[in-house]
Amino acid sequence: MSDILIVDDERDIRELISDILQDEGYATRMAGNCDTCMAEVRSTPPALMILDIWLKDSEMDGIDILKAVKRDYPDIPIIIISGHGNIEIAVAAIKQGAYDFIEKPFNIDQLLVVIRRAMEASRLRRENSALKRQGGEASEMIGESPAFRGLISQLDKVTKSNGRVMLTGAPGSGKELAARYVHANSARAEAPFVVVNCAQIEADRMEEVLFGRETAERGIEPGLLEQAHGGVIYFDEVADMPLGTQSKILRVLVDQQFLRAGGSDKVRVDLRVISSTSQDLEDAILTGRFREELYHRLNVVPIRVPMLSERREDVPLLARHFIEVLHRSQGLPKRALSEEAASLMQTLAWPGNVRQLRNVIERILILGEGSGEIPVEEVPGDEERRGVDDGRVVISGALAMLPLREAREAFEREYLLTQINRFGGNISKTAQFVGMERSALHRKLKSLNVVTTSRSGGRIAQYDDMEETGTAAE
Ligand SMILES: Nc1ncnc2c1ncn2[C@@H]1O[C@H](COP(=O)(O)OP(=O)(O)OP(=O)(O)O)[C@@H](O)[C@H]1O
Repeated sequence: MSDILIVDDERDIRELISDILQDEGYATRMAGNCDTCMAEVRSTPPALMILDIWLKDSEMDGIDILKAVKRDYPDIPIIIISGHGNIEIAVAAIKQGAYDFIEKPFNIDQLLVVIRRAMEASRLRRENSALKRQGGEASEMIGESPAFRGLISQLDKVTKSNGRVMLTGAPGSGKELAARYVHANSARAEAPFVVVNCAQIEADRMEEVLFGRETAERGIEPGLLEQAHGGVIYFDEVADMPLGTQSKILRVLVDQQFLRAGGSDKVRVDLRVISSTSQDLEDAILTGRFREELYHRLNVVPIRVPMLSERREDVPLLARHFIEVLHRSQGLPKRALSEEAASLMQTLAWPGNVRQLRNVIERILILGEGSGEIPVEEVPGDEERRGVDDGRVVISGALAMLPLREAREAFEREYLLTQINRFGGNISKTAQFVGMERSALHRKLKSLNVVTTSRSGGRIAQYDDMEETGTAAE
């Protein structure tokens, strides 16, 4: 039964959406607050949910509802409606498992497209879940860019030791994969790799989940620390660990032993600890959310995982890798990626990093027409992000307020920075693409106050003082 649950505190909006969806042939239900919403979900799980992230007069906000539904009903696709400009909340929602988000004000066609995609993706996922269960996905790390090679060489150095590693980086950038890489290439490879999802385990259950428990009726129920014995325990989003649990973990790291809840015998475990965070832990320490001593214990070897926008050269490689992986694991069509589509993908912002790229590829393969090469038109990206529609450039507010000369310079600077980034800082390739002589491009960059640095591995920096930093170099 394909019914849709619409959760919005504004009656007019939920009724409007409901009417339109009914006209499109969907059955709908509505909820104006979190209690009604949870009661509806529990009585009959809907095929899809549309959820306003801001609910007034509700005990839980939209993100809490999202978490609760995803925890108990992970297969219900949830589309988030967020206010304009709430991109961070929307990204957080995607991270918590939302299928997609649309910003208010939205047009109804947009919403219908997203609903159709979500329904289709969910159907395919159900059909392919058996396949997925059998195979699992290869956890190969892909990349060739200088930033990526730098990461791999740091990871290779820590595989031989037992040192505690702290991986920092934006959501979806590949921190967990990096931790798995360290595990797989270490002497502990045959022992377990256990993930502790600090943001998703409820605070009052955290200790039982980590330390396990002992009761007369059920005997010993080992926690995650015990399950990881001999291998690696990975604390994902460690900043979200409750303060009380932080103290207990600190004690385990010092004593190398702990008690199960309700137990009296000390348990000894041999573990390697790898942690990750996408938040600024030093800031969390300053504001009292994270224990400094634990930070120093966990942060023996800090390694930063670069954002996808810092390694745009890897975008086509990753895109093709995901086409192959999704073909193998989910039976999606194995299509070639056109050069134009790959180039456009290299210029997009990717706030959700590699995970977002993977989702985009999955979406293209599910929705795309036929099995031929993926054309540029199938790459999603709203016109603002893409900037160009049928050869017309969209002028944003700020640019429109500048005199022509300054607007042209601003455009040239952004355009050239994007191109240089795409080509990994290689000026010759950039010059060839933009159709300029190499030396003319250098002069142009200099006049726009843009220099490229070799020190940062092909990344681009802007400097005010050209004399101090020298001339542009590849
Ligand atoms: N270099 C890479 N090569 C291939 N796949 C990658 C690479 N980096 C990340 N991925 C894939 O991208 C997705 C997100 O990666 P991962 O879960 O490791 O990110 P994360 O930084 O731990 O995210 P979060 O902070 O949200 O937990 C996964 O499907 C992962 O397999």
